[in-house]
Amino acid sequence: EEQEEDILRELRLFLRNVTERLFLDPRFKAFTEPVDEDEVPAYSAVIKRPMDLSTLLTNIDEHRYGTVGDFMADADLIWQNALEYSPDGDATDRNIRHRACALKDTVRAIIRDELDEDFERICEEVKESR
Ligand SMILES: O=C(C1CCC1)N1C[C@@H]2C[C@H]3C[C@@H](O)[C@@H](O)[C@]2(C1)O3
Repeated sequence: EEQEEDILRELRLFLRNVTERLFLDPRFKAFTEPVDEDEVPAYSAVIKRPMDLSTLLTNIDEHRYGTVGDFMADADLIWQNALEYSPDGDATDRNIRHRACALKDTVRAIIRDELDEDFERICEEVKESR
């Protein structure tokens, strides 16, 4: 239905806007591309569901998110994976965890401030109807 496609188009525009703002934030530079397998060969043995900001954008463009909640599940993987893979007390790991926590809090603050809960409810109803 046309109205449903209008809702999904508005969802993609909102999710792209959020993701692009994260992409531009210097604190989150390490999260912009997938962790390089060649640089970190052990990574895929530890992290089963890698995620990064560029992959979020590709997923949006491929219509993979029907609700903001579906998007949030993938966005959460980015900081969850970082906390899991870099748990140590050394400066490098602590720095990554600070940025992972900043990413978590920033995404949640944007969603709380800018997502209309009625809009998300309509997205969920469109998703259930399919
Ligand atoms: O988790 C990540 C990225 C940072 C947030 C995503 N990496 C895993 C490696 C561990 C740590 C130090 C370097 O070995 C560097 O290659 C990585 C990249 O950071």
